[in-house]
Amino acid sequence: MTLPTILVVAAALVDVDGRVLIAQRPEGKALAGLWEFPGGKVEPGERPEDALIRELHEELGIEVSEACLAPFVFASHGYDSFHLLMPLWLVRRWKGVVVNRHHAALAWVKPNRLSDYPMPPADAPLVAHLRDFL
Ligand SMILES: Nc1nc2c([nH]c(=O)n2[C@H]2C[C@H](O)[C@@H](COP(=O)(O)OP(=O)(O)OP(=O)(O)O)O2)c(=O)[nH]1
Ligand SMILES: [Mg+2]
Repeated sequence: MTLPTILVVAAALVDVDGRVLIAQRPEGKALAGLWEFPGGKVEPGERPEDALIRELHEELGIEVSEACLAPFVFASHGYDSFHLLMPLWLVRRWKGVVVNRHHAALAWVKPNRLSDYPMPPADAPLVAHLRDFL
């Protein structure tokens, strides 16, 4: 059976101390309670970078300029009902203060502690790359 490929854009915000922002998925959604990188689905006709800038504003209340999106790694993972393709950008600069507008919780986490937080299966390789790179 052929499953649709869904494009989801996500960001690893990195603060001046090298900690990474992760966010706990809200109750009532798929994968609720697991910790993810902020982001979301690209809408039809939307550029991926524009989608990420939009999601970071909707979810965290921050303004990010496209010049501050550094392409990093991607996840390609088969879920039961769709195939997830998720590029992850590194973001070290933004305007405004991060606030929780959407998630159950937010956490700033040292890369070597990310494995303490249960994440969706697609995210495991991304975490390993962050640990090595940051
Ligand atoms: N944002 C994000 N989504 C992830 C990660 N890992 C992972 O498997 N996903 C999956 C979970 C969902 O199936 C999909 C993202 O969908 P979503 O429902 O959060 O999308 P969205 O923010 O646009 O929210 P909505 O408008 O659909 O409510 O990607 C991750 O690290 N970050
Ligand atoms: Mg989202």
